[in-house]
Amino acid sequence: MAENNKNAMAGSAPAKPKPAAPVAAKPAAPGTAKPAAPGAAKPAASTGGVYKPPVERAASNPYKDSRVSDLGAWFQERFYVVLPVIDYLKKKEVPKHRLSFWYYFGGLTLFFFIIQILTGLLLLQYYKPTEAEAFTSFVFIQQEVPFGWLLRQMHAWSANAMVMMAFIHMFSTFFMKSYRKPRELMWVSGFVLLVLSLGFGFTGYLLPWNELAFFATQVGTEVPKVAPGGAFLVTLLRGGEEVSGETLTRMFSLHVVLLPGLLMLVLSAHLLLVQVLGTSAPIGYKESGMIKGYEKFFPTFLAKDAIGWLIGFALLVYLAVVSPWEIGVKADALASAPLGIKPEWYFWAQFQLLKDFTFPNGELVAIILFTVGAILWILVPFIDTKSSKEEKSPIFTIIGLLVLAFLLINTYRVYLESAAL
Ligand code: HEM
Ligand code: HEM
Repeated sequence: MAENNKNAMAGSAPAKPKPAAPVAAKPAAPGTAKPAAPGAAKPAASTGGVYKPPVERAASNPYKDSRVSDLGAWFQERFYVVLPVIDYLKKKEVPKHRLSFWYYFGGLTLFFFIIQILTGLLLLQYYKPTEAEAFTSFVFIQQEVPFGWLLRQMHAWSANAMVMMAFIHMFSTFFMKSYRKPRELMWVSGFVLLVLSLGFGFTGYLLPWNELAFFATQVGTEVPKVAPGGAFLVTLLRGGEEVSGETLTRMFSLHVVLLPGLLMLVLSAHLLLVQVLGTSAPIGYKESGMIKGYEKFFPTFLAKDAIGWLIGFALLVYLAVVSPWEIGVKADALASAPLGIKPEWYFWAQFQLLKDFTFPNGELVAIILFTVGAILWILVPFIDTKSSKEEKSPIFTIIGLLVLAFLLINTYRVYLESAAL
């Protein structure tokens, strides 16, 4: 546990405790905990209706004499149980080596997600998720609401940034083999986070209810149809046979209720694991002296993280101003689909594969290939047993390179095709 955390067991011992002394025997420092009321340690039966455990409690808050503000003392008195956890976090350390740069991408993904929550909640104040009003409210946000254009542009750019950072983070942890024992669940939970982020992108795309979004969603939701049972999934997603106002309602509720809830739940587990297990170092680095030391997560690493976040924020504002996403025209189910309909860039690789497999049942084969590929990818920490024994596993590096090459080449092909239109 916490192999790179020099104070791995720090969590079990509070940092600044005074020697534990029975509360009643020692007068409390001014402004801190009051002495326990007489009779506090009496067994349950003697206290009128209030349950008291039949065992003597450990002697109270060991932090009560630490120097904090009155407000701090007030919270300490009530939450002293979690203080060892805070101490543990304070002792968390991040190894320094030539690949340390890649440790910033998880934090950057998190930062763009926070931007999404903040801008998304503000957009919600004006956005109306109905077929009749969605596009009008979307244009209203862009043109009438003070700084509404900035919020919408930042939300749209940050969505792309978040997905991009999640991909970089995934491949960097893959090539550093950070998924190896004991971090298997970090990889699995991370992959679920990526899928949920893609779900956010897919459901958000329809919300402006413009022509491009409408037809792209029609194409996107059509895909599962070729798989057995897929037609049911399509109806479920669309809320009927075709993309309609019902689909908008579904995408909206997924986008602002279900997906945020799920993502935050899985993210909590992911971040808890980061804190509990500490940050990994690439295989063999420690043994060959390539670790140039450790830096404290709090405040040193976090401060550097914050520099990345500030740069990210500046970039979002810059892109929102110089390269705004278009508003488009209102969706019309009866209009013919415009040329070159394609999904968001993060679905291009799959999209191209579907287009390449033109032989009979080709689409089904493509879907099966992708599903099997994704299952194997999520199971990598359990398949790559060599790296879990701290041995190099070059075969997995090669597999990672092939997967990356496939994604990049296919994405580039779709880009070339759309640039030629
Ligand atoms: C709790 C968090 C979120 C809320 C409350 C929220 C809310 C919204 C709302 C109200 C819209 C419609 C307004 C508009 O189109 O500008 C929207 C659009 C969108 N959202 Fe979110 N969102 C959240 C998180 C995310 C995340 C995490 C992503 C992506 C990873 C995302 C991607 C998008 C996209 C791509 C659009 C369409 C943008 C456009 O073309 O304008 N959202 N979101
Ligand atoms: C919403 C998406 C995600 C967020 C917000 C997130 C956040 C983080 C953060 C803050 C860290 C610690 C700092 C770092 O090492 O970068 C981390 C570590 C990690 N993440 Fe993620 N992550 C996400 C997605 C993913 C994905 C897609 C994967 C892989 C499939 C993944 C796998 C890991 C692993 C293995 C670590 C441990 C790294 C180490 O100890 O060296 N995460 N994540």
